[in-house]
Amino acid sequence: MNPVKALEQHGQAIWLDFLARGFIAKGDLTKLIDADGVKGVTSNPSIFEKAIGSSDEYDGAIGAALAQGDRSVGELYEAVAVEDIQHAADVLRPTYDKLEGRDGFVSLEVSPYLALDTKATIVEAERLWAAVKRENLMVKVPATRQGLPAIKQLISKGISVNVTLLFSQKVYVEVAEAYLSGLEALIANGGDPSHVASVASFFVSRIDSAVDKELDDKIATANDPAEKARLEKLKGKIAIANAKIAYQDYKRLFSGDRWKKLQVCGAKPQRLLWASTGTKNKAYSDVVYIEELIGPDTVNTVPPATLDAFRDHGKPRASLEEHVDDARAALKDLANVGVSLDAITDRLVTEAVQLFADSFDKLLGAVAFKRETVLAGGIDTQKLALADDLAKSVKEHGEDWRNTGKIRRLWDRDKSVWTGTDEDKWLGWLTSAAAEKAKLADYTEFAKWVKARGFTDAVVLGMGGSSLGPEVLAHTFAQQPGFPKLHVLDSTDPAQVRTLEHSVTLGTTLFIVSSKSGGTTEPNVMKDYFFARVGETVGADKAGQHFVAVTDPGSSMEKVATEAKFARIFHGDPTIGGRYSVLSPFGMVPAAAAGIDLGQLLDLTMAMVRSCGPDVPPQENPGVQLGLAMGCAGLEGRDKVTITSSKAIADFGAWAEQLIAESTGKDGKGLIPIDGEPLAAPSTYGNDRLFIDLRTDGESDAAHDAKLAALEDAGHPVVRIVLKSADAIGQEFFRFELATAVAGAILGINPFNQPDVESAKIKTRELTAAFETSGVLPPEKPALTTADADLYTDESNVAALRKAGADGTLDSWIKAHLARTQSGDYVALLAYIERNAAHIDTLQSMRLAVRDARHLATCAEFGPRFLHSTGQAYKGGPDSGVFLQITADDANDLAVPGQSASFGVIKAAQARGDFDVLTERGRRALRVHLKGDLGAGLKSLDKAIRDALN
Ligand SMILES: O=P(O)(O)OC[C@H]1O[C@](O)(CO)[C@@H](O)[C@@H]1O
Ligand SMILES: O=C[C@H](O)[C@H](O)COP(=O)(O)O
Repeated sequence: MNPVKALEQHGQAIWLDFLARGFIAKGDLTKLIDADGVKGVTSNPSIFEKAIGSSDEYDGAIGAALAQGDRSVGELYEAVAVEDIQHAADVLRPTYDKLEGRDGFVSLEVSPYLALDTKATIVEAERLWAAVKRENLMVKVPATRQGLPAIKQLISKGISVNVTLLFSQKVYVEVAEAYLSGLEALIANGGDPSHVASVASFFVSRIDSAVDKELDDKIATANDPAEKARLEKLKGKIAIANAKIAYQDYKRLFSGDRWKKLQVCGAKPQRLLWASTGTKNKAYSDVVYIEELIGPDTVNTVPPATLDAFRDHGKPRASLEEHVDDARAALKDLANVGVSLDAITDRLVTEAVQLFADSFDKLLGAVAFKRETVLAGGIDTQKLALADDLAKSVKEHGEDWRNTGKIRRLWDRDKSVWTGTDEDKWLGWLTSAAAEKAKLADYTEFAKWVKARGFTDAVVLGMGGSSLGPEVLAHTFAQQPGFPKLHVLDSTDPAQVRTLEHSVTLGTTLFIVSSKSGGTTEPNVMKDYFFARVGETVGADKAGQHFVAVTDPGSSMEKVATEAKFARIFHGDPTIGGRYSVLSPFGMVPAAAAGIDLGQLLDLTMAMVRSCGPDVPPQENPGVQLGLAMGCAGLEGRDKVTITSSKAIADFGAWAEQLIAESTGKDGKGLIPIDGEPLAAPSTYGNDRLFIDLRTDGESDAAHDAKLAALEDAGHPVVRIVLKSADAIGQEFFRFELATAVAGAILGINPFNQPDVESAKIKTRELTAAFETSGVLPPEKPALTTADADLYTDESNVAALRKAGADGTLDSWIKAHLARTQSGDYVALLAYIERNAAHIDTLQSMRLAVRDARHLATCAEFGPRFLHSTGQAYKGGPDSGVFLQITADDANDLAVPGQSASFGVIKAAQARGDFDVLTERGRRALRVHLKGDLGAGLKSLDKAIRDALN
């Protein structure tokens, strides 16, 4: 007789510890049921990893699942795993029916990530039970401390459980207790226990592997031959001895009065199942863990090779109750030789959880890869070209992130991923794209209203996070037919306010006043100004109908907007900081007003959100990969994140700049984003750069690509991101948000606060308050006055500059200032002037002159805009900045209705507040105040810089 089949006569059921799609589809499982009497199937994360991850057998199924709609990697895995389990359950169903529910089960394990979480295990087990929808399913739950209450709870709800990762007799007793008390609770609630089944999966071979190793260590150091022989005798004996004693416990636990009470209600005993019965040590018989453990009412689940071996040469006999005393003696002797089985079994549980988590990581990584392949047309690509050291560091940090489940913890909003301060309160952006999708109908209504009103222009009045995202949208998307043109105003420069005013038709303009806090000066004064101007144009009572507000609930701006009868007030999410808010109402309201297809934008975005999900391990997770590259580059001094964006998405860098600088630049650490520097030859740069290049598919620029390739060849780290189209910009918003959060964790800072911006705001407030009472800003004393300019800085900078040769000319001061730069520094031009094409060009030319002559990174920024962006890093980040602040007389100031401080005064106070904080922080800073004609002043400054560099 077939030895496998013969096990039936001993009351033991043989199950198959294996599963794969083709194996079931081709009828191989059916054959084993028919020929060998196989009565069940078990799976585990390693089994699925081998099945799904190491073959192309599932590509079709994954493709078919995705054809019904994109989904997260975890959901995708579950979809195919559930199908496999259903197929196996259906093949085993006749066995289940024939044996009246006493056998014919298939097991599916809950995620190993949840092994230490009772509540999550229960939720997942219930979900899997409902998803598989098969009576002959057993959900596998580990016998960890946290798993035990989950087991009881699930049994009490009538869910059949295969208790897994069981190694110790002591824990086995607790497992049986969980089952019995679960059944009692079920009955007490009127449930029918006859529909519930359970097995306790006692792991065998792993125990021998672990015990043998300790015995071998002792044998190696033992001197006495008798002692060596005693140790040798125990090898390969303990796992079976342990199992035999557990079986004695089983007989006791499922025989007394307590059990009989349950039995009369129809309860089935929780059978012991021998798991881990494939022989690991080649020196032992390949069927030893079947042959020695045969007994009534037990199960043995075996891998295919062990099944084949037993069929070939197995010798069944009723072995389980043989030599039970010897088994006890062996266990005692093990203790006597100083090996603690308890310690080993405890360790084995921990290791087993980690091993399955490792397999699950691999499995989800493989599914993520397959998903990306199937969706190749829909997900932006990213390639990292990192030199060896950086690549190694990224790999090591990635492995640490994987091992410690950090990406899942991040998504679980665990603040200990960062500094443990209050980061958990600032993670709303993780789910904001999905949340915004749910509001599509409202946005569509709003867009309809905007269109119907015939607005020609829509102007966002806001700063930083409230303006830079909308600005990217305004630049990236063409004006939509029938919808207004989208503009952004983020300045207190009088000339810039006027230019904006002249570029729109006030009577047909919609103003979107955006401020999360509601208390930011700029949006408030811009609103006051334009509200009055619109009132003058359309009538004061109708002005409100030209305004909407986006602000967090309860802000002062909400109050103002309500009183002024704004057409709409949209609420932001208080758990999202400004720079992470583009995929929230702060980006979506302007986008809707401009008629951008939000459904498409968010759908495209969601593909990246899923790619960066908690279930995608670091290696395959594009956001984590970018963040690790940024963070690790920062740790090795490559802290100038140089962003180049192609024409179609040219404004992206201005948004990313705020995100990276304000998030990471603090506590003397951080990354300095460099936006707007065109690429140059490798010799132009120091060793402090990380290049991130973004372009859309279809755009090509051979000269730019050649420069990038040369940088890579020269050993600079280069990240290349290719967007499927400009419409996919939302994917980059999300990728960069996640990457910045990850980089923040690597750098060891809180990426969600901006302490140094607040300091500058306080100084500015003090200065404007002084103006409101006295009518002038407090006087200041220039370090030098010339016909064209006044120079200001604090005493310590003055002393340093004089020592470096600053004397009676502008040129000498600029020269002394630039002479203070060292390799690894950056030079930032901070100009409080109108941000227009001509001024952008002028600053560009100055910065590039510095870069090319000094091989330094450069920034060209406009105030007060940058105060709400890179300003944080300049003040709070690494002390590697050399700052040249540029201020000027305003040719024509502009009054702010209702207050004495004009736009010009506010701008001047902002510049001074900014500068004071820079010098207070000991930064190398010099302020040049240009007098008279601005164009001429900028020219003489440009000349001074060039002369200084020569
Ligand atoms: O939306 P709010 O509250 O007006 O803030 C605008 C910007 O100001 C900052 O708080 C910095 O000053 C940024 O973080 C923010 O994006
Ligand atoms: O339920 C089955 C177990 O997951 C399996 O038997 C473990 O076997 P292993 O120790 O060979 O990995």
